[in-house]
Amino acid sequence: MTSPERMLDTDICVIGAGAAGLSVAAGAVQMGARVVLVERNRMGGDCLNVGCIPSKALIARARAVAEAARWPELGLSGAAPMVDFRAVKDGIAQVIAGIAPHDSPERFRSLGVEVIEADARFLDRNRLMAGDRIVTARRFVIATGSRPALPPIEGLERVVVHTNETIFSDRMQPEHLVVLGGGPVGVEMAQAHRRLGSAVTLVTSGSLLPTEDPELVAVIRARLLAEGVVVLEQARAVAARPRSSGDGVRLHLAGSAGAGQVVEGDQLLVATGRRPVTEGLDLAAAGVEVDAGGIRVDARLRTSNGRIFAIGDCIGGIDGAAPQRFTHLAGHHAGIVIRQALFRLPARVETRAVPRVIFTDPELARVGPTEAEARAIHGDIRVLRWPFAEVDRARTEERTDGLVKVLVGRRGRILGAGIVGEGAGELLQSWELAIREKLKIGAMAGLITAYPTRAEASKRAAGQAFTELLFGSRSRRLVRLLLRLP
Ligand SMILES: Cc1cc2nc3c(=O)[nH]c(=O)nc-3n(C[C@H](O)[C@H](O)[C@H](O)COP(=O)(O)OP(=O)(O)OC[C@H]3O[C@@H](n4cnc5c(N)ncnc54)[C@H](O)[C@@H]3O)c2cc1C
Ligand SMILES: NC(=O)c1ccc[n+]([C@@H]2O[C@H](COP(=O)([O-])OP(=O)(O)OC[C@H]3O[C@@H](n4cnc5c(N)ncnc54)[C@H](O)[C@@H]3O)[C@@H](O)[C@H]2O)c1
Repeated sequence: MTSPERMLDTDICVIGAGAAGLSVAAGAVQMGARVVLVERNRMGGDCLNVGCIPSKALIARARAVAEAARWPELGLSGAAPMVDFRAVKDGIAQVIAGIAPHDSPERFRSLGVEVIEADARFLDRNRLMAGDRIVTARRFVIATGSRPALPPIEGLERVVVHTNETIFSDRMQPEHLVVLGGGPVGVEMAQAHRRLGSAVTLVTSGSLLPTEDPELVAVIRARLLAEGVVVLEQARAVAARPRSSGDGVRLHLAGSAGAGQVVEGDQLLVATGRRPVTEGLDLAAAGVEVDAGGIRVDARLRTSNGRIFAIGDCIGGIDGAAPQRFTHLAGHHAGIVIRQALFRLPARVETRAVPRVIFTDPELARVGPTEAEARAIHGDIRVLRWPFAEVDRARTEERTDGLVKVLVGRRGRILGAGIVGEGAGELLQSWELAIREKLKIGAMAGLITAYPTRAEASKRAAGQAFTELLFGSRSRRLVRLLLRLP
């Protein structure tokens, strides 16, 4: 028989202390629920330790180098900065360490959460084993995240492979980094390493950032090429070997542009997508169904066991969509679960106004569908654009790459917005609000935008919807008529 001290009964038991699990635990405990949180590795999960935070800290350092490279254009002079790669990596570790206390077991215990630092595994539909404790709960929340998916490349096991889990802590600067994968991880890391002085070859089996609008991606591609990143698209890695020197990697490529090519480097970063972490949880015992994309959930994030929710990177796509993996979406999922589990309110995940930002320089940001997706869903749409080259703030800063592109439905409803340019991620929020609140394009066109700001591009793009109405022949006739009146 199980001894009573090993038994733990709670309101909410959360498995995984990444962005998703921490948000549920912090929210629920502060609203008066009893919460158990089980984590087997580092609190903070991928985002803090091997994802968003280290990648954005690396990008910030790389940007500082790129800024200095622009000095001569701006009439400034001075010695180019020397990159001390080890110090750069130490700085990134410090950024992580600075944020870590916020996500730590100590902070969560101080909030009243029972934190168990152990591996979790379901015993049956109602009980979870966590270390030597057996937990029963009114609701379980699975938030076990994702990990890098390595593609089937013959010989890959014979070379040293970096993924996001290892690259940020390697203090050795690559001379030539080969990046496999042209998704967000691949492009962000390729540009940052190039800027810090490494040669970089990016190899990807499809086109660069294949889920984004090609018109916007073209701006990113042009910048990567201008900065000296070698970009090989439609090139799939099929075999890997160490170089003749015995270290590094030689990648043999296939695909319409890659066939017969070989690329070599001293380090290899594989960024070819993610797979959900579900093994070891014994989800079958809990009656939780899983498919290739992840844990199967409905739009309310309920699994096939009505007592168990699943959130964050570990879930598959909802309603047939592809899985989406972002920290802010994990936070949104947490709110959906709290509303249902604590307040018994029905709540569904947002699908229309989910933003995404790729933190290249310039940034690429989007909310709502791409142009192709919007045409497939809505048929007849209007596309409005405004280039940053026509925005005074961008001109004063001599950072004029990119544009705002807005998709508008038949009755003027804003369907989506894509922005590529400096600060695109910050400019996106007004479009998110517009889409969420089902605003029409006139609402954005009518804003007074502070001058000179980059937000002017959003207002000017929206204003394009009214160019014909305001400046066309009918309005000119009307104005002439009115001016003749006494
Ligand atoms: C390089 C990189 C950069 C990124 N940049 C961004 C970005 O800029 N913006 C953005 O929005 N998103 C970004 N992402 C995506 C973001 O990191 C993820 O969407 C987010 O971390 C998902 O959070 P999560 O809580 O679902 O999973 P995780 O952070 O993976 O947390 C899951 C936790 O569960 C624990 N766990 C798993 N199994 C068990 C078990 N059986 N028992 C106990 N504990 C368990 C794990 O140890 C882990 O700590 C990036 C990802 C990468 C790889
Ligand atoms: N800024 C952000 O929000 C941000 C940043 C990084 C990561 N993320 C999240 O992390 C997740 C993972 O990103 P990712 O970039 O690793 O994956 P991804 O799935 O977005 O892209 C992987 C790329 O690898 C390519 N690929 C696959 N197999 C290949 C092969 N054998 N040879 C060459 N290329 C191959 C694919 O064509 C694809 O373009 C994404 O879901 C993303 O949402 C978000």
